[in-house]
Amino acid sequence: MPDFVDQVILHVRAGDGGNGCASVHREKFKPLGGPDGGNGGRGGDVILEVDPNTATLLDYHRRPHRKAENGKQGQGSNRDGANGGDVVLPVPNGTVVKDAETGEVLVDLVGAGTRYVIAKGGHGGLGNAALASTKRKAPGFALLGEPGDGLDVMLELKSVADVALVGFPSAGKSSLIAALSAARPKIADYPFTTLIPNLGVVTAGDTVFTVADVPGLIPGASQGKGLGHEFLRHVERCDMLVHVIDCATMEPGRDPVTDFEVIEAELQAYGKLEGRPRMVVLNKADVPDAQELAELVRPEFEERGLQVFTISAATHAGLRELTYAMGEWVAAARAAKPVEEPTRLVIRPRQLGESGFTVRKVNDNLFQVTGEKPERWIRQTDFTNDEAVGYLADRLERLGVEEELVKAGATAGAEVVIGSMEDGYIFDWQPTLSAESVHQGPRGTDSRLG
Ligand SMILES: Nc1nc2c(ncn2[C@@H]2O[C@H](COP(=O)(O)OP(=O)(O)OP(=O)(O)O)[C@@H](O)[C@H]2O)c(=O)[nH]1
Ligand SMILES: [Mg+2]
Repeated sequence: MPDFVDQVILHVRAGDGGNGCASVHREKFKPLGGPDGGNGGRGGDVILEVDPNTATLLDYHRRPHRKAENGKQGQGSNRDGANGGDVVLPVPNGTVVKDAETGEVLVDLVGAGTRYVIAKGGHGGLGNAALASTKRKAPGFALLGEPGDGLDVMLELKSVADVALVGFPSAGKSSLIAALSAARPKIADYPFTTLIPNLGVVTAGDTVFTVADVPGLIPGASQGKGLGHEFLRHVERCDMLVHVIDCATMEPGRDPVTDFEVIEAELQAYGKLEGRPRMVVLNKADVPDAQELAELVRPEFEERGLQVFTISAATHAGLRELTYAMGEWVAAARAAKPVEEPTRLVIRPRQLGESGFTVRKVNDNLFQVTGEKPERWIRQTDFTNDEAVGYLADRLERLGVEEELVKAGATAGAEVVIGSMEDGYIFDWQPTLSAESVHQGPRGTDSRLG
């Protein structure tokens, strides 16, 4: 399992609404009372929230399926079902949310506390008490709860870390991150030990920042050699670069200044990193002669205007000074950045023509009705209950669906699809699609009631 994840597919599912209840008030030795079925509860939402204490998407890599609670069913005696609990998922600042299928950016979450309702819970169904009217005194049905939204999204970290450690393989980048933070990356004396960046959270006084230990860089990386582009893609998303230089290497042709120049040449060939501040860390000062070498080359770096730290990731020598210097950098860089205003609450726009609906003539004998309301009503209807179907027919008529079908040229017996052609609800249309044409027996006398 990787220690670091900057991109993850998340499957979210909001809670379904609870079904409404059909019930009739009863007391001993008294005739049947009025309808008293309660409403179903609302399904919980799935919400993303920017949390300053969350630095990675690792949790979602481990558990990519997240679901909010369903609403509870309504009950007799006018008891409404409880709403389903929301699920709030903490994400790092600068998380970009994309539709996993189309790649379309849904939202760019910036600023602590910014919330985004990614999947909306379904409405609860009304109970028969709420459905009663003068015309329909004792409805023998209730509405079904609606399903909650379900979708797959891609979460992507815009910035990987505040600081990127760059350097040759085996320079001690992973050792340094382990010495600075609680991260425990793999450390070994062969090149390319690190294949995926490790992320460490470092504290320097009041400043908390992240350091990414990226895979080792070799000549030709900018042309894709070694872990080339993959590596550089990560560096690009860090605000600062720290060169980690091995002062104890015995490899021919290598010395601190040459190593630095080779890495710089690769960074330049890659481009896009010119403005990034840099710092130099001379590592392995515990090895005999390495300390002397470090002191020898220090002026060369300082002449180029670079801050230099001689350290040992092994013995932790020099780490305090380094940590505080990095912290100061980070604090200054953050202060220089424009303040990121929390975007407050963002709700995923839904396609609604709220009151509207459209009738489309597919052919002489087939018509399609689409629209938020009619489609929602279909989902709320218990088709095993004739009375509920009758109620649906009344609603459709009142909305004017009937009239529009006539205008579109529908005649008796035509097929009408409500919703999509793939999974919409199909019925044979009768010009006066009143409840009576669909169900048997007078309304309010459903024998299944009670
Ligand atoms: N003596 C000494 N050895 C060190 C020091 N820092 C790292 N090493 C050793 O150097 C080797 C490489 O260390 P890593 O931290 O894995 O190096 P890296 O830069 O992450 O290497 P890649 O992931 O391959 O790019 C290991 O054997 C470490 O124990 C140090 O300060 N002193
Ligand atoms: Mg490493």
